[in-house]
Amino acid sequence: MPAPLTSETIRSAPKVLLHDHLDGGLRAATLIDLAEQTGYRDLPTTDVADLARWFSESAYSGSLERYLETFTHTVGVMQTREALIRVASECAQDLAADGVVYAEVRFAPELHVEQGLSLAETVQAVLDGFRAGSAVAADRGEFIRVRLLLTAMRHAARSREIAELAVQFRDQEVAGFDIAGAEAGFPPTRHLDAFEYLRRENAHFTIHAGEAFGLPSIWEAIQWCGADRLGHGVRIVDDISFDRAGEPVLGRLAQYVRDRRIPLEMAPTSNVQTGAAASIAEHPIGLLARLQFRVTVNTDNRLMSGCTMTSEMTALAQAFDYGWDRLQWFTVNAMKSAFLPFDERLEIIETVIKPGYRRLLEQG
Ligand SMILES: O=c1[nH]cnc2c1ncn2[C@@H]1O[C@H](CO)[C@@H](O)[C@H]1O
Ligand SMILES: [Zn+2]
Repeated sequence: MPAPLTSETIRSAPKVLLHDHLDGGLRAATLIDLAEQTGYRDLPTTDVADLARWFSESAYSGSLERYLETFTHTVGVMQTREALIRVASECAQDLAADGVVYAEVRFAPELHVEQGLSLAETVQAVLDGFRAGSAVAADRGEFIRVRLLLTAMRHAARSREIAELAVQFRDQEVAGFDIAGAEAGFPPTRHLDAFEYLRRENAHFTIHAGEAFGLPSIWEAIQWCGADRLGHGVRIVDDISFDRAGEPVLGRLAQYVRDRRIPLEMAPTSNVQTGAAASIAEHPIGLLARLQFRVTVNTDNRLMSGCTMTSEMTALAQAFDYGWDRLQWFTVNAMKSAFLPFDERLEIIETVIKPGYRRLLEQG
C-alpha cells in the first residue's frame, strides 16, 4: 500500500528545486536580527509573526512590480559578508529539512554591493554559506547538494559583467546565470550580449519569461537568447487553444517548447500572487503537465510566498488529485533539467529520487 499523501510524507519525499531566490527565502527572524545588527531601520515591524504575515500579504498584489517592492527589505540587510553567509547557510539547512536533495538557488550580486563588497566577494560569501549550511544538514542526516545561479537585473545594465562572473566561478558551484526583475518593458534581448557570451563559453542559463508578460517574451528568451530553461513560462498557455471537441491545439511556439523539452520552472503560489495565474486550481501547470511539457515545481520566494517545496507539492496534489507517480515525475523532470553534469543528474535520479519514491509507494 502506498503511503498517504500528507504534508509529512511529502516532506520525506526527495524533492528538487531549480528556482529559488536567496533574497526571497530568509527566515523572518533572521531578517529582524540582521536589521538590528546592520542598523537597517525600515522594516515594517519587528515582530516575527507579523513580519512573515506582512510579506505574504504584500506579495498578494496581483502585479509583479508590486510583488518585487518587498525585496527592498531583504536586500537591505544582505550587504555584508557575514549576513550573506548566514542567509545562505540557513537557506541550505531549511531546504534540506524540507526534503530537498538538490537545489539551484539564485541571487543578484549587483544588489549586494551597497556597503563595499565586490561582486566576486558577494558570490564567495554565498558559496561559503551554502557549504556551511549543507554540512550542518549532513550532521543531522539530511543530505543536500546546492548550486548557485547568478542573476542579473533586467532593468540594469550589468548582465555581461554578471555573466562573466558566472563563468569565472563555474568550477566553484556556480551552475548558471539568469535575468530577473520587472518583465514588461525589459525584453530579454536587451541582454543579448550576455547570452551570446555565455553560449560561446558553453555555459547554462535560464531566463524569467512569460510571468508578467506573454508569448513575445518567451519567444525572445528561446529563439533569440537561447535559454536552456524558462523561469515560470506560465503564459505559454496563451499559445494553446481548444478545438470544438475540447481537444487542446498547440501553436508553433508551444509545440517547439514541448518538442525541445524546454523546462518550465513554475512556482504556483508566486504565480497566483503576481497575477500570472488565478488560483492554484486554475494554474496552467495542470494542463501543461497533462500535455507532458517538461514542467517543474518551485518555490520562487519562500518568505514572500510563505511556502516550501512541501507546501507547493501538497497544494498541487490536493488541487489536481496527484499521486506519488506525478510528484516523482515533477522531481525527475527537475533533476533532468538541472545545470549539473549529466552523469551527476543521473546518479541522483537513480540513487536518491527513484528509491525514495519507491519506499513511499511500498509503505504501509
Ligand atoms: O518571480 C520573480 N520574477 C522576477 N523577478 C524576481 C522574482 N522573484 C524575485 N525576483 C527578483 O530577483 C532578484 C534577485 O533574486 C530579487 O531581488 C527580485 O528583485
Ligand atoms: Zn523568480
